[in-house]
Amino acid sequence: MDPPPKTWSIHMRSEITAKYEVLNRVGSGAYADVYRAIRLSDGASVALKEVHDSQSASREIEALRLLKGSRNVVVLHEFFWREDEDAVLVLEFLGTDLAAVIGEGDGVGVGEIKGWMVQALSAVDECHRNMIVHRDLKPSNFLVSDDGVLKLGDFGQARILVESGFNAPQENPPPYEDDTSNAESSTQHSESISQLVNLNQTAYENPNLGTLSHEEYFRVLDEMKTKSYSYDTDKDTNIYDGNTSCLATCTTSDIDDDLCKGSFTYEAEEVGGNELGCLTSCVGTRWFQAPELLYGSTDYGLEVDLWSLGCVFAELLTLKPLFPGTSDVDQLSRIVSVLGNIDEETWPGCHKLPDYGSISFGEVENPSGLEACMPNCTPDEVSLVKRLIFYDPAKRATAMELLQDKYFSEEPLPVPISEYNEVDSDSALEEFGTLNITTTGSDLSIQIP
Ligand SMILES: Nc1ncnc2c1ncn2[C@@H]1O[C@H](COP(=O)(O)OP(=O)(O)OP(=O)(O)O)[C@@H](O)[C@H]1O
Repeated sequence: MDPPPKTWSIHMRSEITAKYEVLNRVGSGAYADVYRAIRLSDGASVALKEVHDSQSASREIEALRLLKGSRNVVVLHEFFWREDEDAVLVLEFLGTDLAAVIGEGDGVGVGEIKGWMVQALSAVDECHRNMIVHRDLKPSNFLVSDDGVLKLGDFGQARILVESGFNAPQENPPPYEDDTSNAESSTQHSESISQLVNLNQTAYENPNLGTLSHEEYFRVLDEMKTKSYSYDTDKDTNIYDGNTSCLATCTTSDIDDDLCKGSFTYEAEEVGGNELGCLTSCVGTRWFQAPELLYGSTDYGLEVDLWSLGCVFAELLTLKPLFPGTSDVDQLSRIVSVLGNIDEETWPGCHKLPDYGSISFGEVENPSGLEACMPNCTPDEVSLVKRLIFYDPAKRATAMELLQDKYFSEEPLPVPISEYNEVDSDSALEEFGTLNITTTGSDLSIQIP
C-alpha cells in the first residue's frame, strides 16, 4: 500500500512527528481534523485532533483534564499548542461511535442498547458531577472502543458552570505561548492550562459541590433546577452579539444548511462582550437541541444535555432521529406537534425566554405524543425517553436518576461490555445478574455483571 500523502499541515509539526507516525485522516468536524496515528514509543493507536479554533481547543482540554479517570470519557494523553498554530490533542483512538451502531440497523439487541445507554448515562453523570455541560451530545460524539466501551468525546463546546457568587475572571486566560517541543516550555504550557483548570476546580471543590453523598448529590442537582446560576461567561467571543440570540441571527441562514447530513452544528461564537454571566444559545446540533436553546436562552443549565440524551436514546431505540428539524423554527414546530403547546402550564417561566414572543405556533389540539414517534417500542422504553423530553428543564430526570430506572434492572439486562463483540441476540443475556449501581461519597460505581 502507498504511504499516506505527507501534505497535511500536521506533517509540518516536527514536535508531533517526532513522537507519532500519522497514518490517515479519520474525520473532520466543524472545528477539527482528526488523524489516526501510532505512538512511536510503544506502538499505541492514538487520535490526533487538530483543532482550528482556540476557544474550542481550550474548552476541550479543560474539560478532559477535569474528567481524567472517568471510564466513559475519552482519554486525553497529551496536547501540543504553540503560538500561531492549531492545538493538537492526543486522544485515545476509538474505532467507531453510536451513530455507526444506529446505522447498523435492526441487528442491535435490546440488552446491547441498554448497555450503551448505561454507559452514556454514566458519562453524562460524570460531566454533571463536575458541573460540566457538554452542549453537543449526539450519537457521533459517543465514541466506542473495539472492546465495546463507550466514551464521550468532542468537548469543544463544553462549559463549566460556576455557582452564583463565584468571582468569574475579568481577564481572558493568558495566551498559550509555549513551545511544547522542549520540556521547559511544556511546563509553562501546563501551568497556563492549569490556571484554567484550577479556576474551574474552585467550583468543583466548593463546599456545596465537593465530596457529595448520594443524597447531597440529588439535593444539589435539585437546587440547581430551581436556583438561578451564573456561569463562567462565554465572553471570549470573536463577534459581539450582545443579547441577540442564535435563533434571531441564524434562522435565515441555517435553513437548508447541510441537509444531506440532516443536522447542523452552530458556530462557536459566544454571546459576549461584557455580558458576564451569559451563555450562548448557539451550541449543539439542532436535532438534539433543547427547546430553551431554540428559544435563545442564555442562562440554561446542565438540563440541555438531558434533553439531548433523550433524543439520542429515542434514536437508539427507533433508529430514526426523534426531531429532525430542517431549521430552528421547524425544529421547534416538530417538538410542539409532538409535545403540545408551550405555555406557562407546560413550561413555567417560558414567557421569559428571549424569543418566546417572536415565535408562536398555532394551537395544537391533539399533540401526537412521544408514543407516536416510537411506534415499535415498549411502554418502558417510551417512559424512559419521556423522563428526559420535558419542556420544563426542571422536570428532566438527572443522569443518575435515570441510571436507577427499573428499565435497567429488568430483563433483558444491559449487556456487559466484554460481551459486545459476541452478543447478537437478547437470548444470550440469561446468564447476567442484576445491574449493580453503588454510590460511595462522590463515587458512582456501575457494575454490569
Ligand atoms: N478519539 C477519537 N478516535 C477516533 N476518531 C475520532 C476521535 N475523536 C474524533 N474522531 C473522529 O473525528 C470526527 C471529528 O471529531 P470531533 O467530533 O471531535 O470534531 P468536531 O470538529 O468538534 O466535530 P463536530 O463538527 O461533530 O462538532 C468524529 O466524528 C470522529 O469520526
